[in-house]
This record gives sequence, C-alpha cells and structure tokens, in this order.
Amino acid sequence: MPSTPSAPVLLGNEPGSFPHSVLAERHPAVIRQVREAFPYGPEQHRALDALLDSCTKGVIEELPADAHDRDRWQAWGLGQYAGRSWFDVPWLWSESYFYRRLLEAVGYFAPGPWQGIDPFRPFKLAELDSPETDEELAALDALESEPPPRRAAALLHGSLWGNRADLGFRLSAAGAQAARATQPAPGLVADDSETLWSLLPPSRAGTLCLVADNAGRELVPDLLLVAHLLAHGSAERAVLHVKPYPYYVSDATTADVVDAVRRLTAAPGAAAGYGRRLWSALTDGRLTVRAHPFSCSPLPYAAMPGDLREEFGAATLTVFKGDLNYRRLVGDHLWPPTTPFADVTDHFPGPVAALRTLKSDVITGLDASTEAALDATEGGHWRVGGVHALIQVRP
Ligand SMILES: O=P(O)(O)OC[C@@]1(O)O[C@H](CO)[C@@H](O)[C@@H]1O
Repeated sequence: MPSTPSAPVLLGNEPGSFPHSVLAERHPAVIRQVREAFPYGPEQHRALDALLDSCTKGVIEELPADAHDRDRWQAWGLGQYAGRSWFDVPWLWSESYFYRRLLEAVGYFAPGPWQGIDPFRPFKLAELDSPETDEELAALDALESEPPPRRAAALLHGSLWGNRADLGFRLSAAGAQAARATQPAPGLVADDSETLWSLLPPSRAGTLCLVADNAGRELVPDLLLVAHLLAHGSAERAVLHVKPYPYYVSDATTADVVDAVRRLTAAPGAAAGYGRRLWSALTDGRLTVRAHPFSCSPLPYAAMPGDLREEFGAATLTVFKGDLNYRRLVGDHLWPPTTPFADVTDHFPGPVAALRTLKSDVITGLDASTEAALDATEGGHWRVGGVHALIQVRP
C-alpha cells in the first residue's frame, strides 16, 4: 500500500473516546447481561467476577496451560500483550480477547454441562422471534411482483440496514439513541452499488462469499439476498462465513444460521419460499457455511492465513458485512476519511465489497465534501452513531 498514508492503530486508552467506552462500559454491561440470563453456578460467577476485575482494572492474562487454542492465541500476539492493561493494547485485540475469556468463564469450552452453550442465545432468539422480524418477512410478499433487479436492490438495502441489528451496540446509550434517531432511513455516505451489481451479472457463474456479521435481524436479510442471487444466476455457489464461537454478543454462528433458515421456512407467505430455497441450497452444496478460526481472530484481514486467502481469491466477489468486519478489512486505524478504499483493501486477494452501518471511528473512501458536510452537521457523531451506512467496492 505504498501510496496510503500511515494512520494510528486504535487503542482504548483515551478516556472519552468510543473505544475507551466500549472497554470501560460495554464490556462490564455484557458481563452483567450474561450473568443475569443464565442460572450459572458459583464457579462461573467467580470466573465472571475475576474477568470483570481483570478487564476493567487489571491486565491481560495468559490462557490456561491446557487451553485448546493457546498456540493459536500465542501466534495472534498473546505473548506480546500478556501483562499489559486491556486499555493499552490494540482495541481490536482487546475486544476479541474479552469475548474469548468470557466464553471460558461460563464454561463454553471445557468438557461439561455448559460446553457449547451460547451465553448470548436468549437475546438472539428474542430478536428472531420479535414482531419486527414478522413485519420484515411479511414485506417480502409485496416484493414478489417487482422485477428481479428491483427486488435485488431492495434485498441489498435490507441486508445493509440489517446491520443496525447489533445487540452489543444497543447495550450502549449512544447506540439506543441512534436507533431511535434513524427514522426515516438515513443516507449512504458512499454508494458503489452499481459496481457491485456489475460484478454480479445475472448470467455469471462463480462463487459469492459473504462474511456475515450479526445473527437474527441482520442474518435473515443476508440470507434472503443470498437466496435471491443464487436463484437468479448471479452466483452459482455461495459461501457464508460465520463465527466458530459466540462473539461480540450477536455475531452469527452456525447454530444461528440454522435458526434463521428454520424461522424462514416456518414463516407465512413468500418468506417460506426463500427458506425452502436456502434449505435445498444447503443440502445440495450450492450454499455452504464456513466457521474458520480466523473469523474470531483479533487481527486485521491483511494478516489472514493462506487457506482463507486462497478461498477469497477464487471468489467472484467477497462481501464483508458490518462494522467489525469493516475494521478488520481496512485495518483498525484512524485513517483520514478520504483515504481511498481501494488502497486500504489492496491486500485483499479478489474483488471485495463492504456493507456497513457506521458504528466506530474507522472510515475510508469518503469524498472531501461528504466528510465536511457530516462534520459540519453532526460533529464526530456520524462515525459511531449507527445512523449512516456505506456500500464500498474494490473490483
Ligand atoms: O460489527 P457490528 O455488529 O456491525 O458492530 C460491532 C460494534 O457494535 O462493536 C464494536 C465495538 O465493540 C464496533 O465495531 C461496533 O460498534
């Protein structure tokens, strides 16, 4: 990336900054929420107390000697960061490690009765079963009479704005306020959708990779978009990348994909048809689910391993959903907002797109006039408020 100016890596150690608020306020709230959602035993409560203490006042600790993924975390930088404050290491690293330690505290990894029990599942299911989801699915009926390109555009926007359905974000006051302030639908700060569609013509054979973000009300529209693209020949195959374990509260795992597809098949109207098509695409291999360990890595995608690089390199297009995936795609730096998206993604091995609502300080690819207008009307809040969105593509 020779022409890209360097920019500072985001850390969480500046009081008053968004990253600091996530470490100091959102993480304790996540611990509280999880503790209240399950009848955990004394050992788990003690482990949650210890994590709360460590992540707010203590230092990053090594994983237990017998942890199944100790070597992996060493390779991802644990040796370098152990002993340092959670606030002084790269913010992305600190957040990812928090979720890893939270799962350990509730017994998610250890053989025993709590192994594999997703501590965020009650919140994800509540959202999937909500009346809002019913309404969104009912809206599909009206789309049926639209010509396929208009339907595709509507489904793309459904998937994009579905990214507001992020349960971690709603844990912070700013997030809740932003969700209220978003009526009617706010504008896009960058829109490369024409380029995106040019990479997915109806006759094109090829593989679409979609790197999913949140379960529930984001994953459902993601799946609807994938079903449409498969049905209309824009992709011969699709690969849905999900998280291998629960992460950032509402990130989608394989279990969440199953819940979402079952929700669709059981719905009335057109939604059930989408569900049946997805079910058969999963069954015959046109749609596959991948849960690569790197999906929960604390590192940017520039550092992805060879197998993933090969896979993305062979895809017609890879779509990254959501704020965190955007941070990992472009690098978690405080870039000047006009830094070209093509420059910060030139490490990526194939055509790549980002669909994201803006919920953190990282931003690239803006016009100078757009940046100036946003700053003038909203101060810095537009970066983190979840009110704006972008569609960016590097062919
Ligand atoms: O990736 P998502 O679900 O769109 O958003 C993730 C998020 O809520 O969590 C991070 C802070 O904890 C930020 O990247 C962003 O605010």
